[in-house]
Amino acid sequence: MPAIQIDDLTRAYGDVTAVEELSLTVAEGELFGLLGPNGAGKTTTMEVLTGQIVPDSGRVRVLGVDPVTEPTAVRELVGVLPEKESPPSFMTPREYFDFVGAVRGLDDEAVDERTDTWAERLGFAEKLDTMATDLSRGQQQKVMIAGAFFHEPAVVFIDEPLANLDPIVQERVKRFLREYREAGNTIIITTHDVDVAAELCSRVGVVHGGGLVADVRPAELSAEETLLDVFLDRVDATVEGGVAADD
Ligand SMILES: Nc1ncnc2c1ncn2[C@@H]1O[C@H](COP(=O)(O)OP(=O)(O)OP(=O)(O)O)[C@@H](O)[C@H]1O
Repeated sequence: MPAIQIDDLTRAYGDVTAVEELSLTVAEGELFGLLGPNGAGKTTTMEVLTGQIVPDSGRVRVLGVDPVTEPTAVRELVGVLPEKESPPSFMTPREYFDFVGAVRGLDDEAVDERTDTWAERLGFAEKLDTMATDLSRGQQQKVMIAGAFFHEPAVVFIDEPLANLDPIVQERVKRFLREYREAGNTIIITTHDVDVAAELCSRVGVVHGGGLVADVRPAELSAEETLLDVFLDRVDATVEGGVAADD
């Protein structure tokens, strides 16, 4: 069974078509990158897959479950770090993990152990009891990454996983993502950073104007054709002329 199956997905906001006839299958165990310029339809696709919005047409499955008819079942299966989210400002990271643990049905011992593991892994142990409003943007991002993986879901969706992180933490997150994938899990990242997609992902789908315009395994690209070359070619852009309007 594929981790993700999307057939002819279309979703509009009023007269703006954000995703149009998008089809894509992601196998279990992939670290898949949804790469595209601003406004390409990445977030909309992710929101349909995670049961946050319903499509206008098309068929979507996450580990065989339909997020349209069974959004609660999908939310139990997956971890999500959406765009622009931060821990509640009035909670400390420790309280936030207690909250995530309660929602995810973890016992106190597991919550304490995972809180310590994540604080150690991403280096925020000294901030565990600091109110989130007093954390830096990068520290908040660390807490949100930990929250998305906290219940060790088989499928995780993350928007721009490395945003706001310093180079040392970026390397730690990359290492963790690779190890998590090697353990058989599936990770879907959305990004407009070509270098991140090329370095991190086993497979990259380039999205533009709401459709899939390339499906690439970065490791199989030659030195003559980098992922940036594919990206610029398929989104019909030049560095001099900027990115073609997609809507
Ligand atoms: N709530 C909304 N109301 C109206 N239009 C929207 C809404 N959300 C997204 N759109 C439009 O849908 C299109 C796709 O947006 P989406 O957020 O899916 O793109 P994206 O690839 O995630 O972009 P970015 O990289 O900038 O986050 C854009 O034209 C955007 O303006």
